Amino acid sequence: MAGGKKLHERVALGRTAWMLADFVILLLLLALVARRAASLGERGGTWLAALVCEAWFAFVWILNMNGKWSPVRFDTYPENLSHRLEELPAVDMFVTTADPALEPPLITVNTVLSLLALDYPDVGKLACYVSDDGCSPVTCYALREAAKFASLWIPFCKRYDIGVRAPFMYFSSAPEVGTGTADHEFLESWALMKTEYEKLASRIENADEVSILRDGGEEFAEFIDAERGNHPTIVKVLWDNSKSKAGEGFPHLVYLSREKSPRHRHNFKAGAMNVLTRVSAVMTNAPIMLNVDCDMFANNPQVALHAMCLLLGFDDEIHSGFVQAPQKFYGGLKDDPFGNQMQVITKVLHMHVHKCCCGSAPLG
Ligand SMILES: O=c1ccn([C@@H]2O[C@H](COP(=O)(O)OP(=O)(O)O[C@H]3O[C@H](CO)[C@@H](O)[C@H](O)[C@H]3O)[C@@H](O)[C@H]2O)c(=O)[nH]1
Ligand SMILES: [Mn+2]
Repeated sequence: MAGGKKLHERVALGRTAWMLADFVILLLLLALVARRAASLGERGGTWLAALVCEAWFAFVWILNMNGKWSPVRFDTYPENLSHRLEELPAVDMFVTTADPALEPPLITVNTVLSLLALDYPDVGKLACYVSDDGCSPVTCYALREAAKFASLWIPFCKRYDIGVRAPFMYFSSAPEVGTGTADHEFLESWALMKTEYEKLASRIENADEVSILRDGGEEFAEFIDAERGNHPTIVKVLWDNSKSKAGEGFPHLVYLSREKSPRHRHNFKAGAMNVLTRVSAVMTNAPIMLNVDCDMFANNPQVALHAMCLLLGFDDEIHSGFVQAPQKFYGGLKDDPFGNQMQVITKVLHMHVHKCCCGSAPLG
């Protein structure tokens, strides 16, 4: 591994017994198909239909075996990045949102706060861009308010090393404390933060488009004549980190609503991601992009560092260009009767491109 301690380890997950069982099932399936094929001549249409179905099942079984044949786990060691902090690349973080009614701005705000609060040696290397296909002044207003709240929330998270930095999730359970003086001080800050978050949430939830456009003045002027599917591009820098001192502040925050015209297809999320890469290219142009949907959040503040262990930790960078954290879900139905949480794919088939020990959680 270039320059010192290893950043990750590839651990094979032993499943010899399962491999054997899979193989036996395959042999039985093949035997069945062979038996059907051998006596096809003597039987009728039902036998043929059974042959086709079973052959298809055997084929799918081969694909299934391939996918889970020799799964591996990647253990990442962000602490070993400490001697190469200087060389860590900049990261542009992209959040897409499309509809303020289906994806409430407060949810997007929580996603953005969890990203702005990520642990990274130099927050000046991080920038967060939010693409709003809803072209909603409420979303823009919510993000502006979030930037104000972030100047309290982020120092709080870093000081007390908070684990989940999406405030709605953090405040959904009681604080973990003992009885010492430090705990007392923490509890006071916790209560203050909770009140501030509740104020933010009610400002956002009570915000309505008409009054923002009426009272918002210059700041929201571009939204006045904008129709959701027909408007020029709107870009707003809601927080510019370049004025903060090194080691302080939080990442840049940029609001973007791309140009829309009824005459052109807008290509949904892919179109939004294209525009995000173009806009970020002229502003911060980071070599690494991080993408989350607006209904997800980073549930581990070190997620960018874990990803760096996988992006930088190979001898040749050609071996790693993409890292995906497995999704964890919350608020879903018990036992996931509709399979929305894709547990089979992640837990049984182990299908991640690179697995690191952290993830993001969409609403169920
Ligand atoms: O015109 C659009 C439509 C959608 N989106 C955004 O795209 C994301 C995903 O859309 P959604 O409808 O929520 O898709 P899901 O099925 O919930 O998400 C799955 O599918 C997405 C698109 O394939 C992936 O990005 C997600 O990671 C995956 O969980 C959301 O942030 C949307 O706001 C836009 O920005 N513009
Ligand atoms: Mn979604």
